[in-house]
Amino acid sequence: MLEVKNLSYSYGEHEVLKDISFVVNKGELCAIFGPNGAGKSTLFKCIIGFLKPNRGEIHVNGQDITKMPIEKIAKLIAYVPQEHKPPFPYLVKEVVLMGRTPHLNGIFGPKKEDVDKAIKAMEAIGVINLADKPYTDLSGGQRQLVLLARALAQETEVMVLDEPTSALDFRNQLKIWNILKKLAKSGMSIIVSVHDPNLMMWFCDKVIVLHKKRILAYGNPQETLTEEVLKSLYGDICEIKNIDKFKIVVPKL
Ligand SMILES: Nc1ncnc2c1ncn2[C@@H]1O[C@H](COP(=O)(O)OP(=O)(O)OP(=O)(O)O)[C@@H](O)[C@H]1O
Repeated sequence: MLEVKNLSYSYGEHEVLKDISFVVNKGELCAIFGPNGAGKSTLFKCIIGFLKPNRGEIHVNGQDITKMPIEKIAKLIAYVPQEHKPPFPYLVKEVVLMGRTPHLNGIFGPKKEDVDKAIKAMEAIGVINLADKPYTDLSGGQRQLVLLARALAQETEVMVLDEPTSALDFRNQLKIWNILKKLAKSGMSIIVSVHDPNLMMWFCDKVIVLHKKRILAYGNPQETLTEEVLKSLYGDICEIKNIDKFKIVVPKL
């Protein structure tokens, strides 16, 4: 379980997050939703220990991780960044194996068990056919899939993903959202930033709407993402329709 309590963060004088509190339970796929610049990536960087919050606490299974060294946090939380350009042409299988780094023992390097876990993760995400290719030769969408396999190989209880499907074609988007849903159901706590309100409403169990430094709305996506909330975020540009069991956000034309 991931719990954020009264978190605030400023870049120098520029306050970006103020008094943010929420819980992502085991088994939940939780979205962070908010306009460009709302502070989603900043919140994620605080959660994974890249940035130290000015105030507040972050707990994983009741343990405060705010003062934990980043190597220890990496055993608890896997992070899939928005984009990642490595300086060397590592092979895809090497990039995925890096997900095992927090579990390795000193100088001995990866064991067969670690290699097997990396292979399993590549198979689950459907990138095993790319295993021997240089990561730097992949398309943006293929790189996103590889980073997801790397996070899966990390075997953490919490996964944090920054717009993981932004570069993917529609089939791969649905595939990844279904995988994330399945991973959450298997007992993980997953928090994911997303700009598409429809994907968010179709797949997520919970949403945190960030706006003007604070949480504007929080809860079940179907009930939380109202036309009023959308209007506060974007102005009067869209409305919500019901089609079968789905709610769909459509533009006002
Ligand atoms: N390193 C930094 N130094 C100073 N200000 C920053 C830094 N990184 C981000 N900011 C500012 O913090 C605010 C939040 O940025 P952040 O990247 O967290 O937003 P976001 O919600 O992830 O945006 P997007 O949807 O565009 O990815 C923005 O105003 C941004 O300009």
